[in-house]
Amino acid sequence: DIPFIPGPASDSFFTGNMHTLAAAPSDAAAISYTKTHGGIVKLNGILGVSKHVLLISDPAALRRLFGASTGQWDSSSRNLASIKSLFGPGVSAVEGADHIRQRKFIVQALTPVQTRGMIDSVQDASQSMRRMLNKSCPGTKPVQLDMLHWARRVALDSLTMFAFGVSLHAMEKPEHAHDLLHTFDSMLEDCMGKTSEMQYFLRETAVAGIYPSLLGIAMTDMQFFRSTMGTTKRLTQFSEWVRKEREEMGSLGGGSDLLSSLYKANQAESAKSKLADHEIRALIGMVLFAGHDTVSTTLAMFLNDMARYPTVQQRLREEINAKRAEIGGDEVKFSQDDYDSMPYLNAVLKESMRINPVLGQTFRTNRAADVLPLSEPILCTDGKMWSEIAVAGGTLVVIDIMGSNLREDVWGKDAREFRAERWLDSEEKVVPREKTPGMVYGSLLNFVAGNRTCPGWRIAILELQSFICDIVEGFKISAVPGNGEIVREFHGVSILKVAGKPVKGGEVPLILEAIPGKA
Ligand code: HEM
Repeated sequence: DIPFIPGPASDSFFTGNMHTLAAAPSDAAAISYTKTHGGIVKLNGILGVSKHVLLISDPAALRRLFGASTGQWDSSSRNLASIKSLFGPGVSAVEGADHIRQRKFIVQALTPVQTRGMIDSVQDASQSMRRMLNKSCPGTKPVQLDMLHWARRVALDSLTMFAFGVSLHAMEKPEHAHDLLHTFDSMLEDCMGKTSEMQYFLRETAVAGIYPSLLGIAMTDMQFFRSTMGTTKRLTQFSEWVRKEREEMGSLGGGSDLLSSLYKANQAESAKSKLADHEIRALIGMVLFAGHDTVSTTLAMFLNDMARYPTVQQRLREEINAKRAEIGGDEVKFSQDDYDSMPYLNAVLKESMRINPVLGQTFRTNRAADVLPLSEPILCTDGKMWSEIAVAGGTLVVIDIMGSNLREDVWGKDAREFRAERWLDSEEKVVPREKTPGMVYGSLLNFVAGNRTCPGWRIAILELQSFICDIVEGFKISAVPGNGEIVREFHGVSILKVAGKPVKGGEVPLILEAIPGKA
């Protein structure tokens, strides 16, 4: 039973260990709890919301949790409520039959075949970024740039094209996309994660419905209230703009983008399964959120890793140059198969994502009591060894993505080190299947698993492959001398900041130098 599971002492009467977990940079608290107590840790919850919370990275427990029948374990009610207040009833905000129905449309629109059809949109955005970076780095003069800012722009252009078939031109004309680019920065910071302990406590109790939520939040935290309202308004405007643009273009339903596929599939559905207009609007906002900062943060963190490990960067550049020569030079575009057949590119990408997951943790609750098996027995505080744990219905679980990606029994003694070579063997050899809870990409938990597995993982990897090839082929990347390391702050999605010099919205300053004849 949960009371006997080992875990840290409470840090606070009001927030137990939960504020520490949310506020510590780069998942430091979760890493330390897991290191001390193992793959299943009992945390103290928030007063009046949940007494105990489980932090889980044990592969057997996660396998059960992700593999359980649909609806047994699902997103926590806190997650569902806060996402709904921002985006409306889109796929991530609904559960049960509504979730299955909405998710089916997104999954159908992002199959391997559909994703391959989106490559032109991705590469156009990527090429445009390369041209703009080139303008910013004249000659071979090293220039300091905020690569998080550039990553956000390229991810926004790519996403709006492959998902909605409209271009925002955030790359060439950032002022056009200014509003959207800033919506998420402020929304993430003001509505999710890091804040003072008391505000965090009031927010969490309000979202849990302990007092009327928006009214309660408005009374305690004006910034949260304004930002939530502002985000919802801008996303609604964006969804309406997309629909109008596409209707004017006369192409809604006729393109290779996600919205067209979704629209076509919806027309063929029975009245009972169809998506209603307000659901499509919520889905547009949801996809915009889910597919933008996740990709840009992963890219910026990857580029930071390239600056930290110059020999890795150089070896990667040599592989890209060799592939370029093989396909016939600069005029030819890489295909999806070209990207997939660069072993070092994919090894470095997986290693960077393993060490720096953009979501270090996410939340689940069980709708009914369950028993979680453990991969190895643990000594509980009742003095007994237990190899499975009974979990009462309604228990809040923190899925420890970071902990899972760093487990020594899965990844080896050097699990905390950046070592891309580990991926150069076959994946099955690197991480035996039976040691993982059924992930979709490289045995990593970054896209989670089970009924809420990220449906956008294939297109996200294609985008990252394309953006990385364009930047690393054209520019040498190095760290800014004297700058602190980059830390991840948890705001639902991570925001990247320079340690000791945090700026709102985050930044990843790096030095870029154009490679003659390549940029
Ligand atoms: C590196 C990039 C990405 C990462 C790391 C990532 C990660 C995730 C994770 C962890 C979840 C599950 C969250 C949870 O249940 O707690 C998720 C859900 C989702 N993602 Fe992604 N994602 C990425 C890119 C994308 C892209 C490009 C798209 C859109 C094309 C997308 C669309 C979605 C949607 C719609 C959901 C909700 C699924 C559901 O609730 O059933 N994601 N993503």
